[in-house]
Amino acid sequence: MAVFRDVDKALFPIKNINTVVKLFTNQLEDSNEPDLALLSIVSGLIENQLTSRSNAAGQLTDSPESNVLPRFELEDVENLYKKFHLIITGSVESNDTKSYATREIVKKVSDVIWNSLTRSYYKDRAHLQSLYSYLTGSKLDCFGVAYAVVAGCQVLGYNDVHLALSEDHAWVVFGPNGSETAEVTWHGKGNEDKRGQEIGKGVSARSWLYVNSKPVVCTRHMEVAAMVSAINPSLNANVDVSEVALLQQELLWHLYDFGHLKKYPMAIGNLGDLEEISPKRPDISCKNLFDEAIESARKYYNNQHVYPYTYQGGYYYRNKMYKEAFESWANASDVIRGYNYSRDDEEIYKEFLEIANELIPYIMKMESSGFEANTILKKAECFANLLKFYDGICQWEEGSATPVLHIGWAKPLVNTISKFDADVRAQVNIVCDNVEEKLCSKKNGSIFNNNNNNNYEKEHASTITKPSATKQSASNFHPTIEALTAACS
Ligand SMILES: CC1(C)CN=C(N2CCN(c3ncnc4sc(C(F)(F)C(F)(F)F)cc34)CC2)S1
Repeated sequence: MAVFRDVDKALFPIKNINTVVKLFTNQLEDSNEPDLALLSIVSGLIENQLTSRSNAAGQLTDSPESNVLPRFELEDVENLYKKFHLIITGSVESNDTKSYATREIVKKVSDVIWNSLTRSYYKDRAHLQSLYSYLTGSKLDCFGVAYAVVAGCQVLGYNDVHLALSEDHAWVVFGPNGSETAEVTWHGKGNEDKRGQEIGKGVSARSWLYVNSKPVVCTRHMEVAAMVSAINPSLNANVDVSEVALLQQELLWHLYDFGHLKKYPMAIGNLGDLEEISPKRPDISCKNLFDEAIESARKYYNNQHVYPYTYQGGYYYRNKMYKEAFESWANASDVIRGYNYSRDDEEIYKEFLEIANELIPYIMKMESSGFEANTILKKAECFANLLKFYDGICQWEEGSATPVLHIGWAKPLVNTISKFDADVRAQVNIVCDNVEEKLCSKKNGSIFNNNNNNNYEKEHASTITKPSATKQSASNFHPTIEALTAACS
């Protein structure tokens, strides 16, 4: 039967956030594994109670300093905990022989979750990520299904089953050294789920969705970090419940302090976003965190993740540091250029579309309105990074079955380029060395120009240099970009 430890029971009824943090830290610091089901039920219970409409009347508390919450009773949590154990152990045999999970076991656990979900519901709704949502409403979002499968395998004693995360999809690894992979949830809209299958070996392996086989493979503690990252403090589209946001921030800091975010760039980025809104640590700024997320992606994932650069670019944009934002976005584009665009990559497509057609045009408008003394329109480095940004998107499209660019991109693009003075554009030295040779590397299967030694850090350590102040060399541009810049000069 479910083991609900006395040390955890003693913390109930939970009345404030500090007690929830204590429950998590007890679980995270104890020798044995943190209990994924318990923690997801508790965080889901708190999130759902505080963000449900009934609380819209702000019934929360009148004493925010103690972070007082409504009472959360042990019995509510224990009953849900036992229910999850019964659902899982009632349908799948436990791992009495302490062996590795098999594909059949993983698929069976995925089927138990999958077949117990409500027939049809709005999958993108908020607050559907936790086991609380699953156990009380039979609804989960795509991340929630993957997390529930891993939590179910933990209940059964298959401790080799772990969560694998790209930037827009989740699956599981299992077997010796996590050598096996399996889809366990759906992705996107209208796509047939591939549950039970190995992770993309075909063309999908070259799509951003599978990050060129460089997913974040979680430990138990990182699975707790994923669940904490998935906490959603939104009361509605415009308002967050501060107590839930504070709980998420406190838990992420605890995970950070214990090193559990080191290999998890998005979780570091999430913490950076929370710190920007409400700083808690004077010694570590949100900017530091965005930089750390990039360093983590470069060090552990061969710089094949885009989001660390868009976290950083978004920060610079919000803080009117436009030159730096252009550099972040150029770096984001440098990542995407090595992928082939596929229909599963809509999320990152929308990200680049917003940067190109909303954020950059807004910056150009701001910079060309007044008499900005220090305007980026006079900085060749900004123009070079802008071309690099567009060039990466063009190269992303090359060799892809699905087109990326369309006329809707061209107008803002030409508009933006033409805002830079001719003498500034002339400073960008477009060196077109053997473009053919460089580009072809994408087509020979090695979709990244690092000859597959897959070590971004070593490969780039010596070559990460800022373009010189005067001559900006931007070599091997996509012909489209070249033509456009030629047309402007
Ligand atoms: C720079 C941004 C536009 C701001 N927020 C971003 N997020 C918010 C947080 N986020 C995440 N933050 C932590 N972990 C994960 S795992 C994951 C996922 F793989 F898509 C999953 F699992 F399918 F949902 C997403 C995600 C997704 C990316 S990217």
